[in-house]
Amino acid sequence: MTADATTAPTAPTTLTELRSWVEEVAALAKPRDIHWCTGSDEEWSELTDALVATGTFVKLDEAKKPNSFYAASDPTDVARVEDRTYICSVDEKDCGPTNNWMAPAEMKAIMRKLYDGCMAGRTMYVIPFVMGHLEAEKPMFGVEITDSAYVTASMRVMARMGTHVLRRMEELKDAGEEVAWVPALHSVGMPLVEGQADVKWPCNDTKYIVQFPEERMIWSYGSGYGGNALLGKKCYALRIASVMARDEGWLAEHMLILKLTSPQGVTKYVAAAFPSACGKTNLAMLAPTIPGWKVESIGDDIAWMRIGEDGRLWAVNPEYGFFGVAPGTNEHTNPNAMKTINIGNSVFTNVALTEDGDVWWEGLENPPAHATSWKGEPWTPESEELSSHPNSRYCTPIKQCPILADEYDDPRGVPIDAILFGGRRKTTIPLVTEARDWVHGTFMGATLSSETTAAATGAVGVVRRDPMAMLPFIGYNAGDYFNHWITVGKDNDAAKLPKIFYVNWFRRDDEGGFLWPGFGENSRVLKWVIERIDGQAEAVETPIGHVPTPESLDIEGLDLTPEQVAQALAVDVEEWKAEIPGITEWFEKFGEQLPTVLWTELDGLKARLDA
Ligand SMILES: Nc1nc2c(ncn2[C@@H]2O[C@H](COP(=O)(O)OP(=O)(O)OP(=O)(O)O)[C@@H](O)[C@H]2O)c(=O)[nH]1
Ligand SMILES: O=C([O-])CC(=O)C(=O)O
Ligand SMILES: [Mn+2]
Repeated sequence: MTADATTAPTAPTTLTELRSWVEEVAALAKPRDIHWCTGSDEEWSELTDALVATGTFVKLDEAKKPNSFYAASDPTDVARVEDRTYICSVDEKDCGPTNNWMAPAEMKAIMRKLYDGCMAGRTMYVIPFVMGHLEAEKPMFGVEITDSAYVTASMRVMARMGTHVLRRMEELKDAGEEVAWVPALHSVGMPLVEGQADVKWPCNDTKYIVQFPEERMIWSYGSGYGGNALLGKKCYALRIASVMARDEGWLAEHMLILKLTSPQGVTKYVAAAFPSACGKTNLAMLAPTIPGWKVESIGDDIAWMRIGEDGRLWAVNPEYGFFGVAPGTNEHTNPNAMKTINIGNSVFTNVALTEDGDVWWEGLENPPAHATSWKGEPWTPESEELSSHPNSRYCTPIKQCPILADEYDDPRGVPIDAILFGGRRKTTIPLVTEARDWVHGTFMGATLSSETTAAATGAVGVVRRDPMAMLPFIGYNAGDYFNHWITVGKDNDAAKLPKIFYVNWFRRDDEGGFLWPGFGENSRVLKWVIERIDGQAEAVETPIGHVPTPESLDIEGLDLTPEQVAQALAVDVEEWKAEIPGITEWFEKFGEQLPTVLWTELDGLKARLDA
């Protein structure tokens, strides 16, 4: 199964370009050996055994979490590093003002030095994978090379990978088709000299997460954390795919996809973009509190959307697992996530390890009397420190989700009826607002703002613009990205495109408490959205869009006073006027690149607020 680095010609594939890339990387990174991943159960066992042996993994109790593992990262390697993330487009202008840029040749020179010998003493894993369906009209292949067994095991959960993918690539090539694949190179950046013992979580203080958009190529160095290292996810399915989408006329978005069925049996599909750690996974697996309504999941993080032959916008989830925020997840907030992880086959990173071989995190029921914190320290409920990092994660197979919609397996995806944009804002933004039309909806998305979270390193709780929840994930000039959204609206039949809404589950009252109970109760908002689409629910026209009349929102059985509901829905003209300078400054960043229709939208908003 493993071969000496110098014997790469034994590579189990006829894809010559892939073989030469693997040889080239091996010659540079100088691994101890090369392992071509098959994706088999035996391979999973070997990987997880090896990870247990090095201390990276602790096996959890088989009765509590079958075939599942605990990991604690280096305390400095816990989240995406946005300041170390680069879009190395040929022309700096194509990177735009929201991304870091360096000339591709300059970046490659720096990184080649870092990669030189970086895998010494380690196994180099070659992971053939596909984002989306293998049976898609044009399967979206990738190959990740990594020196991390943790990354390899996690990739098996998060993406369709292994020999069957490689065979499909070969089949297509043999049939004379052009088989494109994204080369994705990853190293933790910690070579081992002869005899040197490994550490639990190898990584490097120097980190680079680099996308080369024209070459459709990814180079990552120094981090083992999810979004930095599982390269099929944010790096490919969002940054590189957004560039492909721009060029080919589709959309690659940071969105969940859910299926909603009414008591009358009418089915709708909703996609929703919220920034990292702002509620996508929770909404995707929502357990409705209103009788007769049913939610099924299709995706919790990424949606690829294309206009179908019928003129509607069809969405697929390119992923194969959930990489969810652990803290706050419990039987009340997300019972379906709990059921998914309790089946097992999961990896938990940076949560607490209990004495009976289970995991725990803040917000979970039944705190243990004693545990080991994510930092490896003894922890009790009296401890001042958190047991789990706020960005601790579970990594679990999507197929285990008890409410997974059958459509998940359909390569065509589902036709989207509504798109929600949402952020985490204590003030100003009402519970739900309906856009007047696609351009207004694009304006809502382009001006979306949210308080920063622990999903990225840096200060938490700072309000920033996060357009379409894609700020860290747009692989090109964000002004061009707005233009692309406008074009999708212009080139297609408005009546068939989804309606756009803006939501905020996080508005606070004067005491700092949430005005809206959220989680399962968000089904009430989904119901209003669907009723608006069907022309049933009432709304009031406000300067910012259509907001529910208090009577139109179903609050039966909800423990909220009419005043609280009114506060959650309020459009405060003064608060909105205070938003304008921030939006203006944001738009000015893009200069010529900003679509003029977005300036027109802003002028209209100002005029309505002044009227
Ligand atoms: N108050 C409130 N909190 C929520 C709600 N939905 C989610 N949260 C909290 O928001 C945090 C993140 O939620 P997730 O659903 O994991 O966020 P996500 O958007 O999937 O995050 P990423 O995986 O980082 O992209 C958790 O701590 C949740 O408990 C809600 O409706 N109301
Ligand atoms: O990318 C990650 O590591 C996790 C995630 O979904 C996000 O941050 O949006
Ligand atoms: Mn995400």
